[in-house]
Amino acid sequence: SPGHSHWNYADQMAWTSDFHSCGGASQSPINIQLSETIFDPSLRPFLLSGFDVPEDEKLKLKNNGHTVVLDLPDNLLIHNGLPQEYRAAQLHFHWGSRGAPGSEHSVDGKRYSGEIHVVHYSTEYSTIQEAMTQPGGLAVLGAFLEAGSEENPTYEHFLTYLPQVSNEGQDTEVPGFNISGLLPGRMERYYRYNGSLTTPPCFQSVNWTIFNDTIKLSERQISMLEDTLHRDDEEILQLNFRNAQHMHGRIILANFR
Ligand SMILES: NS(=O)(=O)c1c(F)c(F)c(SCCc2ccc(C(=O)O)cc2)c(F)c1NC1CCCCCCC1
Ligand SMILES: [Zn+2]
Repeated sequence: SPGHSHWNYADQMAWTSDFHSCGGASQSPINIQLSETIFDPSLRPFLLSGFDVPEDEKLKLKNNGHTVVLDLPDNLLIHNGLPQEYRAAQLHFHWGSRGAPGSEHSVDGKRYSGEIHVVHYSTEYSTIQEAMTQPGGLAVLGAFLEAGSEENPTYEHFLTYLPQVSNEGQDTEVPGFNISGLLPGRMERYYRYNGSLTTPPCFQSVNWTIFNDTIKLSERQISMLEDTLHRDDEEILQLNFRNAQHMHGRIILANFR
């Protein structure tokens, strides 16, 4: 998208000069300080529908120079865990480099190896472009990636296609699979706060959910994410996370003690 791609993660302070929302008081990501979270038992588990995409449906996987994005069909819906119904648009990742973690959110100062974001927009709007300018227009489900002892078979569904999108601007087709398998096994426990896109234009329209349970990938799978993708200038695409932003008095809810 024009004008959005000249920024970079090395000079995040410069974002605000071109994208004023980036200097706002409800920015993301944040550090989740557990002592500051407030218990809210009214936050219910999510109901996902349409997430098991048949394999004859092809999904576009694209390297846009800042992350790798999997476009989602328009029949994936979530509700219950949110005040209204939201439609999935795309999912993408943030990661580090060999030996350096790259999640965007952190918990009591701990940064994880990586983070998945499943981006949704309210079904009150017909397009994400319209929704992303409205408060509560977007809902992003975030979960942490950690290295474990086992291969994650669901992640293998798209990791094997990363070499085909190793350069900025490249895209390829991935057969459909069960997208909910990219999220933690248990999704009942989560944190909730109001924030923003973590990339320019940084619109403050995101209802954030960060799951308590993490996603386990093998070391090899984490390394695939860290070592395969490049930006236009042949630079390797790594450490694509924004620094933690100030809370400015915002509260973080947790639906579990
Ligand atoms: N964490 S996040 O959700 O804020 C986020 C990032 F941190 C991101 F870094 C990104 S990628 C950067 C924005 C971008 C650049 C180019 C293109 C393209 O050429 O198609 C598309 C997008 C990225 F795409 C997103 N999510 C997008 C934000 C862009 C505008 C709304 C579209 C869906 C959400
Ligand atoms: Zn993101």
